[in-house]
Amino acid sequence: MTLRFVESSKLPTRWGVFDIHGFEDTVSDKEHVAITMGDVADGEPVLLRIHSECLTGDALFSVRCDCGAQLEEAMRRISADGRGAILYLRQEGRGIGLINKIKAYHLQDQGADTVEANEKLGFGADMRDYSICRSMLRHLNIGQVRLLTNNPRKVEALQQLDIHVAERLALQTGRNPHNLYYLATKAGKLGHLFDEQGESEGEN
Ligand SMILES: Nc1nc2c(ncn2[C@@H]2O[C@H](COP(=O)(O)OP(=O)(O)OP(=O)(O)O)[C@@H](O)[C@H]2O)c(=O)[nH]1
Ligand SMILES: [Zn+2]
Repeated sequence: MTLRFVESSKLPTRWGVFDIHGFEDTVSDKEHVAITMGDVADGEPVLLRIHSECLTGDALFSVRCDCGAQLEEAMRRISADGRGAILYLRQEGRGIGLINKIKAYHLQDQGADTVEANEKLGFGADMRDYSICRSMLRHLNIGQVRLLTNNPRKVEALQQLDIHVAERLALQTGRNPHNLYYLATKAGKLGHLFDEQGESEGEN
């Protein structure tokens, strides 16, 4: 196993007090975190978000994508339930890294869509690897999840890791004039499932 748990602490947030758990990947040298609220180790399915790092959306308030809004909504829903977890994976830019994502954005400024831009740079459309989720979930004693995602690939990836996905819950939020084309490409080329009814608050 390449993932090593290091330490946990309290993490007070705008949505209440979470616990944060730090992990080190000894092969890639990346640091990953999970945040949890409530008793996630009781064997019942856990409301779970697997969130891929997006510095621009999560920390710099970019509305070019929907990541920041999704992260906020996931924290809000976990807090409303009083129980849940977010695995925050350091796989920026769907696994190509921050600088390559900026290169991809530059190509998108010139007309490429999000998939074409990755391909022009010599990458696949989605280079993410979810295998570390197994170690993180095992450490947290989570075996069954209710997954907050619009991405069917995440459901398949977890099932392949022997994590039981009891339910998939849509996480549709953050649509705005700057990301309409991006979201349409995710639905058309990457298979994301967007509800015709549009965005909704709370459980779907
Ligand atoms: N390469 C690349 N990565 C992007 C782009 N826009 C967002 N990302 C990254 O995409 C990742 C988020 O993936 P998304 O495809 O938006 O959504 P998802 O996580 O697969 O699906 P959901 O669970 O429904 O949110 C983050 O790592 C972002 O940094 C882009 O235009 N190009
Ligand atoms: Zn993003």
